[in-house]
Amino acid sequence: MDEYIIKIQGLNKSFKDKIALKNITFNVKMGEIIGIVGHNGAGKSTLINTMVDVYKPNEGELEFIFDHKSLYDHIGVQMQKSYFEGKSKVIDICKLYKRLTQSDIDIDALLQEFELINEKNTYIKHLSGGNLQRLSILLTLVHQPEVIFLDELTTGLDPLARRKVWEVLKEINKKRNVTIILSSHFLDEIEYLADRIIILNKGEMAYFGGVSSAIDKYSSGEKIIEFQISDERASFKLMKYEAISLTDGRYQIRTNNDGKVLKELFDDVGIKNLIVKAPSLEDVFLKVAGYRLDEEGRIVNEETKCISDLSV
Ligand SMILES: Nc1ncnc2c1ncn2[C@@H]1O[C@H](COP(=O)(O)OP(=O)(O)OP(=O)(O)O)[C@@H](O)[C@H]1O
Repeated sequence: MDEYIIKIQGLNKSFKDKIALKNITFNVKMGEIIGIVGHNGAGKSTLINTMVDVYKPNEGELEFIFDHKSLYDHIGVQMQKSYFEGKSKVIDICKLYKRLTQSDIDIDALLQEFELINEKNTYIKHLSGGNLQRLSILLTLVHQPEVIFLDELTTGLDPLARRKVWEVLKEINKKRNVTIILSSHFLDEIEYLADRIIILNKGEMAYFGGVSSAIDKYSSGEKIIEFQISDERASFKLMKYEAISLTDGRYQIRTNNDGKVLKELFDDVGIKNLIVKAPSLEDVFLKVAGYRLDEEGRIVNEETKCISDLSV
């Protein structure tokens, strides 16, 4: 039987008359990676802050497998921004955390694991963004917690640095069986890392479950056919397709009847560089949050028809 490390039931959180979280209910299994996604202001940080006792919920139950009074002995938290004294060296900060938490962890082994051993004597102010982020995750582990919370894991990092953070997290999750709860704006990150995801939409939990189940649930057998056309003069023949968009010279048609559409495209239009794929987590997210891509690939709010600057 699955052992739950955290159980959350009917959680509500408001700031004066602003409802930030509404009726949030989910469980976290031991050793799981849970990803929280949502548009700006959806409630991701509020959910994490409420789980780690920074905010008190207005209503609801929040139960940990361990005694709530010693919560901070069992959890590690990395908030959206980490500030460390720039004039300290990496090793000084690590030792300070070790002393403060009375941990017996082997700091060198931890630095090795995080590929930071060569930065041991580097001043914090000279660390790259990626290394600083890895250090801040490392520090959440010094007191050997069972659960770590990471808010906006890789915002501001370049693609390579992001990947390195992902690998470190996978590794510590596997090797140390640390349960990880993370929020992110990057759906590829969540798709890669998370066992289960929470999609927040305006403070409500629009979805909780596995990534592939989310895709199955919301795509209902839909396929995306992506292609270029051999002769642009034939483009008028594509006008009969409703769910079509054009981005960077590539057409996309969304359909529940890919066999029929593919035959038409081959027979009547003439296509090249074809890809047929299932919708991604990003497509699911847009659907759940009430957005779609217009024919030029821009994000449009279904309700207001406004083009959005929504960043996910
Ligand atoms: N301390 C606070 N006081 C008042 N309102 C707050 C506070 N913290 C959050 N809110 C409001 O609660 C809602 C949820 O905010 P939250 O920061 O949790 O969203 P988020 O999904 O983390 O957003 P982002 O992706 O922009 O960081 C927003 O409307 C926000 O303005």
